[in-house]
Amino acid sequence: MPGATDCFATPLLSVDQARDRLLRSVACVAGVEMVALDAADARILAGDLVAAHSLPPFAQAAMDGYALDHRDVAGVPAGLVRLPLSGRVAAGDAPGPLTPGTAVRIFTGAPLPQGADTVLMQEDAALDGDVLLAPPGLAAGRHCRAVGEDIAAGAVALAAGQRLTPAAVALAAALGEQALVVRAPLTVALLSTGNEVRPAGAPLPPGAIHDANGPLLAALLRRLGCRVVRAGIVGDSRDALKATLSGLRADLILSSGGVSAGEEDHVKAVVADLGGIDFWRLALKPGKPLAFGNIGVTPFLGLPGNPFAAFAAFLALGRPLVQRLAGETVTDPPRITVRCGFSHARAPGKREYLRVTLRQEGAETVAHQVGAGGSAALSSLAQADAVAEVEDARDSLRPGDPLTVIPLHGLF
Ligand SMILES: Nc1nc2c(c(=O)[nH]1)N[C@H]1C(S)=C(S)[C@@H](COP(=O)(O)OP(=O)(O)OC[C@H]3O[C@@H](n4cnc5c(N)ncnc54)[C@H](O)[C@@H]3O)O[C@H]1N2
Ligand code: MOO
Repeated sequence: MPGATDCFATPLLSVDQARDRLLRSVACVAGVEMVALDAADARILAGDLVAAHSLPPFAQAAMDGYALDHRDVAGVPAGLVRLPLSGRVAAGDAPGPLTPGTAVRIFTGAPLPQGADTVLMQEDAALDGDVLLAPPGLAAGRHCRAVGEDIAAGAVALAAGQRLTPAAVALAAALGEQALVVRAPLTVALLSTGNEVRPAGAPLPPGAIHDANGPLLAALLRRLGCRVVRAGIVGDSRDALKATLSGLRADLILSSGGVSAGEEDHVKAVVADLGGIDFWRLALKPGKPLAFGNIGVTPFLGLPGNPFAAFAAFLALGRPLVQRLAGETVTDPPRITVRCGFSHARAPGKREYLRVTLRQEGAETVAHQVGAGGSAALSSLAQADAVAEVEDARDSLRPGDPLTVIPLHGLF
């Protein structure tokens, strides 16, 4: 039937379909290594970290004051209860049990003597010589930290696949860990393609441009924790591409440019020769001409040449692909709903990303489009602090419409 096998008649793969397909076809390939806690921030935890002891490890005072047994002050309807002071416990001490009917002076972080279960804050306390005058109405357990109220021994403190943060490192330290088993960095070979593309600093002959995608993608990959191997800039020649692509040793090969439909676009054909193409072209604007496949056993992602198209395609598919290969839990970027502050005409059928900046206007957060549009424009990407995500079925946007945005800060 004419047209039945024509790729232009085939509905484009949606971003979600492509993402599922891609994630089904790859698994974690990153090895593991042990790193000292001081080097663990931003690394990916390779296995669950189980709490070796509870936090806090012992019952302790949460305020400076006086520790007592609540039964000694319970049920007293009015008036002060007199409790002789029988000791003093500072942080780091190892006190004996509380003498019944007495209180002890105690400081924040100090262990509660056995038999004490409540702390009277010093601001609420009065003393008559060596006797504490406890007011009525003191709640049982007040100003005490119970064993394991933060985390219990044996519980999973940090989950495999999570990217460690300063707080996660602090938790591991508090649990007594000196080193953590993390994923070795993913090695990503990165190349830019195009006869017109020159490295930064090189003179530009007529018709040439400087390579923006290489530095863009290298920086994004490094922010995801990858080790980037720069495979340089390769011209629009099948032989040159084949020679470069077949010689790369990496966990992932990423390219930009040369994946659309013109006769100067050779990437897809060369990858098909060296391995295979799993899918090509997405219902994504910009970023439609994207190819995913393999070169030998190495996954390959070919991003479009236009810089914002490369960024959008990396956001949609590159990020989850890297996360999966690197052993990181694949996370959807957090999305928030804000007010649309602009008009935008569009034809439904593709997911669209727009570069926006977010402004607080009264009680509302409003997204405004920034700078020049067009998938080749970089200044607007550099200014954007979020991308608006316009779903496939939605038609034109108007000011005041609810709009889904993905804040970029902290995403990479
Ligand atoms: N007939 C068609 N033409 C085009 C289609 C299509 O479907 N049919 N798709 C368009 C779309 S959408 C995009 S995006 C581009 C992407 O095509 P390629 O991936 O083949 O990219 P190139 O043609 O190599 O380059 C496109 C554009 O980007 C510039 N570029 C390339 N590499 C870099 C780099 N490293 N740094 C900065 N800029 C780069 C390049 O000079 C071109 O201007 O194709 C449309 N055409
Ligand atoms: O990916 Mo292209 O225009 O959609 O830049």
